[in-house]
Parts: sequence; C-alpha cells; structure tokens
Amino acid sequence: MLLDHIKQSSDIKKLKEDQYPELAREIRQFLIEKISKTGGHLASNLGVVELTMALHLAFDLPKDKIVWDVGHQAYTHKLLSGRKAGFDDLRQFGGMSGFPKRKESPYDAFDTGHSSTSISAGLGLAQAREITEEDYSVISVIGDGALTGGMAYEALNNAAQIRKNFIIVLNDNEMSISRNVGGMSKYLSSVRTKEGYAELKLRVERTLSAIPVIGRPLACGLYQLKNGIKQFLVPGMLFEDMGITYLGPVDGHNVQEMIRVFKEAKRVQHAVLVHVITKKGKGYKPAEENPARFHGVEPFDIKTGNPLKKKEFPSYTDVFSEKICELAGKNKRIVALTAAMPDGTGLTKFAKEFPKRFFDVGIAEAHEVTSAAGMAAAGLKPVVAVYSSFLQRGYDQVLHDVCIQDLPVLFAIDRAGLVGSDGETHQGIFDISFLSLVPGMNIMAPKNCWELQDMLEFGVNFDAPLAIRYPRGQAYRGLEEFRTPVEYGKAEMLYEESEIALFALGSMVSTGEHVREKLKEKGQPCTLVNARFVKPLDTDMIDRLCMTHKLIVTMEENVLRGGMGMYVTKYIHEKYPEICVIQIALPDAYVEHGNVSVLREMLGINSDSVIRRIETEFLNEKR
Ligand SMILES: Cc1ncc(C[n+]2csc(CCOP(=O)(O)OP(=O)(O)O)c2C)c(N)n1
Ligand SMILES: CC(=O)[C@@H](O)[C@H](O)COP(=O)(O)O
Ligand SMILES: [Mg+2]
Repeated sequence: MLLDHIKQSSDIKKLKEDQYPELAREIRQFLIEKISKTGGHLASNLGVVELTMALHLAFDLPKDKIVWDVGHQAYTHKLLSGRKAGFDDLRQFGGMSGFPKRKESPYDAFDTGHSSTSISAGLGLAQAREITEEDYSVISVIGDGALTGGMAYEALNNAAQIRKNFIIVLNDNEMSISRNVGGMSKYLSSVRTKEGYAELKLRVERTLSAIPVIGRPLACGLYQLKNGIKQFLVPGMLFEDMGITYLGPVDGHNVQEMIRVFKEAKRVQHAVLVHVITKKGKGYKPAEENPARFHGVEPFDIKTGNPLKKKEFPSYTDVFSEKICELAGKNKRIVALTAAMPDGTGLTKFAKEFPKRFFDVGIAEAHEVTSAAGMAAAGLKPVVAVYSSFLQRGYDQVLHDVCIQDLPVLFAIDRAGLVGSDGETHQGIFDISFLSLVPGMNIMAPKNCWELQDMLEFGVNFDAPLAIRYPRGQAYRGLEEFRTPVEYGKAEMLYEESEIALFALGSMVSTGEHVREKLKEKGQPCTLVNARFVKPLDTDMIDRLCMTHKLIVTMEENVLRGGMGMYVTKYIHEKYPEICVIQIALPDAYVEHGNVSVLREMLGINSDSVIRRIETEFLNEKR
C-alpha cells in the first residue's frame, strides 16, 4: 500500500507521477471502509482526494497553511499528514475530530466547522505573514456551497485589496449538502463550461513566443491587452473585475493539471482564485448517485450503501417535518426558510408540498433571519428552521430585525442540546443563553414528540417572536399521558410530591422521569415539572413549588451561564432564600465530539449524575 508509506506531508512528494492514481484509489478505499464503520462526512471527502493530493504536492506543509472551509472535507488532508491511525476512532469520544483542529496537528492551520469562514481566516493569516515577516503560502479552500455565505463575500471584498499572494481554491461540485442554490451557483455553472483561461493563455503565449523576432513582443503586448481580451475569453470575470485573479476552471481530479495551476497561482502578487471542478462522492457509486445522503452518514453497508441501523422511531426533525406541513395546509400564510439544510431541518417535504412558500437561501443564516423578518412585516408567518449552533450566525438579526420590531417569526431550532460526533462547533448548547437575553423573545422546549406538535400549533398562531428548541435524534415517546394544552408562559405539573422538585426543560424531562423513578426506588418521592417555557418563566409554578418543597433541581441541556437554571435560581434566592437549588446544566466550556450518552455522563447531566448531586448536596446534608 502506498498509503502506508505516507507518515507526513512530504512523503507524497517521493511518489512518481504515475503512482498518483493508485494512491487516490487507496485513499478512497480507505475512507469508504473507515467511514462505513464510524460514520462521517463521506461524499465531500471522496470528491477532494486528488485536490488534496495536489495541494500537498504543490505546497510545503505545514510551513504553508491551508484553511479548509467548514472542514468536513479534510479527511484526505489528515491522512496525508500522518493521521491514518486516527480513523479508527474518528469522531468518537477522545478520538480524532472530523474537522481540522490546531490542537490535533501542526498541519491544521485553522479550526473550522461552520461555513464560509475560510477566506477571512486565510486573509488574516496572509496579512499576519506580512507583519511577522514570515514566508509562507496561504491557501483557503472553499466549496461552492460555502461560497453562498455572507462572510465569504465580505472576505472576497477585502481580499481584493491585498498586495501579496493569497490563494483561494474554489472547490465547485455543484452541491451544498443538497443541490447548491442561488445566483452565484448559476454563475459558476456558466463558467464551468468555458475553456480554462490559464490553459488558453499558456497556449497562446507559447505559440506566439515561438515566432522568431516578433513573437515575444507580441506575447507581451497580448499580456498588456489582457483585460480587453479577457472580457471575451475569460471565465470568472466577476472575480477579475473585483481585482482577484481567476484561474480555471481546472479538472479537480487531475493532479498534474492542478499542480501546474497552483504553481502559476503562487506567482500572483495579490489574491488569486483557482476554480476547481470536482464530483462529490467520486469513486463510490451510492455516494455519486446520492451525494446528499452520503454528505454526513451513519455507519453503512458498503455493498448496498444502506445504513447498518434501521431507524425505529421518528426523530424530532421528522415530527417537525410532518406537523409543519399539516399546519401549512391549513394556513396559507405559513412560509418556511432554511439556510441550505432542507433535509437536515426536515423541510424537504414542505418544499415538495408548498414550493412557492419554501425558501432555501443558501448557507446564509443571518440573511435567513432578516428575510423572514421582512416576510413577517408583510403579514406572513415565517418559520425559520435552523440548527441551534448555526443560529449563532443570525444573532444580531434576531435582535435587530425580529425582536425590536416584535415580528411574529417562529424559530424551529433543531439540534438544540448535545449533537455528538460533530463536536465543539456544532453542539447546540448556547441558544437559551443567547436568546433569553433578547427582550421580546419567547422560548419553549417540548418534552416529547406530541408536545412538539402542540408547540408548533401554538407557535404558528402566536403573534410575537418565538423559539421552539428540540434536540437531534429520536423524539421521546414517553409521558404520552401528559398532554395538557400549551398555555403561554405556563409549565406543566407531571407528578406532584413534596420536599424535592425537578424543574426540567425539553430533553431533560425524560431524564427527570428516570431520576424520579430511581429516587422512588430508594424511598425518596419527588415532584416532576415540565418547564415548557424558559421565557417567560412560569413564576406561579415556581412559587407553588417553593411552598411545599425544600429543594428545587433545575435541569436543562444548555450551558449553565445564561440558562434557565440561572433565572430560576435568581428568582428563588431573592424570594425564598431558605430553599436549596441545584442547577443541572452544562459547564462553561466547549464540548468535544463523542457519543451523546457518553458526553451526558461525562458532563454530569445524565440521571445517575443528577441523583448523585441530589444525594451529596441535599440528602446527605439533611441527614
Ligand atoms: C454556518 C453553517 N451553516 C450550515 C452548515 C452545514 N453545512 C455543512 S457543509 C454544508 C454544505 C457545504 O457545501 P460546500 O461548501 O459546497 O462543500 P461540499 O460539501 O460540497 O464539499 C452545509 C450547509 C455549516 N457547517 N455552517
Ligand atoms: C458539516 C456540517 O456542518 C453538517 O454536515 C453537519 O455535520 C450535519 O449535522 P447533522 O448530521 O446533525 O445533520
Ligand atoms: Mg459543494
């Protein structure tokens, strides 16, 4: 195996050119085998095998710095930089991350996870290089999907000013997670069909230079005339007009051709964009045929491409998907927006049933929120379906565009809580904190699948900003017998006892149920309340609990700071100083990748951890 001999980036340079196809084949086989066991981002990685090889061949890593946009496509980069063994525990707790991590390797120049940051970060590295007087190349690799994000345009605008080499590689596979959308995507497809300017220029220059005496001056003259000529010949004129040299389109599966263009790109003394065309999922038929499904996969059978585990019950996303369609069937004012995640957020069905009321805005959460605000201002009922961690991108828009105007936008916040194997960048553990301090925002979380349906029904009829947060994965199907109507600002009493009360939110209600059962087995009864609302808090319910209990335990899957527990504790401490409060929440830290149940245990929010704290901080004290 050629791959076995690659322990560091420079090792690939020892191969002969005719060995490149064999190495690419081995890498693909390796990735398919490993990801079929661990899960991970397969299709994007299969698409960039040759591109990554060409980068490692053309540049001097880790001295030169590559910034991978999103970072989900950096597996070949990890392989070529000595991290082959890490693929056995890819994205498992304590194992190798699925994204670039500076802490993991000197070959990872910048951490990513969220989209469209690579040009900004790369430009930062390039500008720092001038000040620190170092000598390295900076290469930002951005996908066509990531190029729909606002930050990328801010960075391109800024990059046009740099007077030193800065290379942007645009990896264009016509796909975001789903098919890419929007004007830039349309523009790129028109560019894709043209002959590469680099090729054309080289060919014309070579031909002219071969003519004795007049050839060279003619070639130079042509160079000076190039702007005029380019208007007709050059694809990528949009970038050229901005002041960014465009090279391409280049076949992203031809290593030698890419190396040649990268060498040319290195000579440009300002920003240069190399447009590389790749095929998402290349080399594995099921992924080529269905790149969206193989974008991020659970373990699967290599032969068929089918998942190893059958889905038993619907996820919260599925519940949202069905219910929002049912509601939209009854109310024509309901519109739905996604920032390039129709599958992930469950809006694919909505898009099919109500194509005119569905908006995929590209990877542009900030714009998603403000355009929803515009729709609300015009009398519609927009539903912004978004992952918790990606809503961080639209924070000012939530405050400035939605809440100040008190516009009735409904935020359906998926992946709220721990998400697992994507790690730090994707854990949805901050939304309660950042949303709760925005005046006018209302926040709810359902305890089970039926309550999500009821909350959505409540939400589409609610005339102010409202966020409903729910976690990744299977929707809880317990506590079916508790289905009291959703009332604004009101919690739901599930089991009423005395002394100890659990005040739990969303996913933590089922944990509370287990805590209650286990305490009961130990002879300690306890009350369980489904908080339902974080904002406004049901202070009547808290007053009621404080009358008859000595300990209130708040439970949520959000960081402690700014979370529900903090508001409840403040209320209780001011009004009932004699009542003990234990706050079960996540620490003031970033949570790494790993299986969710492992993380919950490690972070002290699973039922055993809650019981331990109740025993040590209350029951033992009492005894
Ligand atoms: C801010 C943000 N929103 C959404 C996502 C989810 N996401 C991850 S990859 C991706 C598609 C990226 O497409 P592209 O850059 O073209 O890369 P490809 O997968 O095609 O290689 C999306 C939407 C994200 N990571 N960050
Ligand atoms: C890289 C990225 O941001 C997405 O692909 C993300 O990993 C999707 O997560 P889900 O698997 O939870 O949809
Ligand atoms: Mg793409």
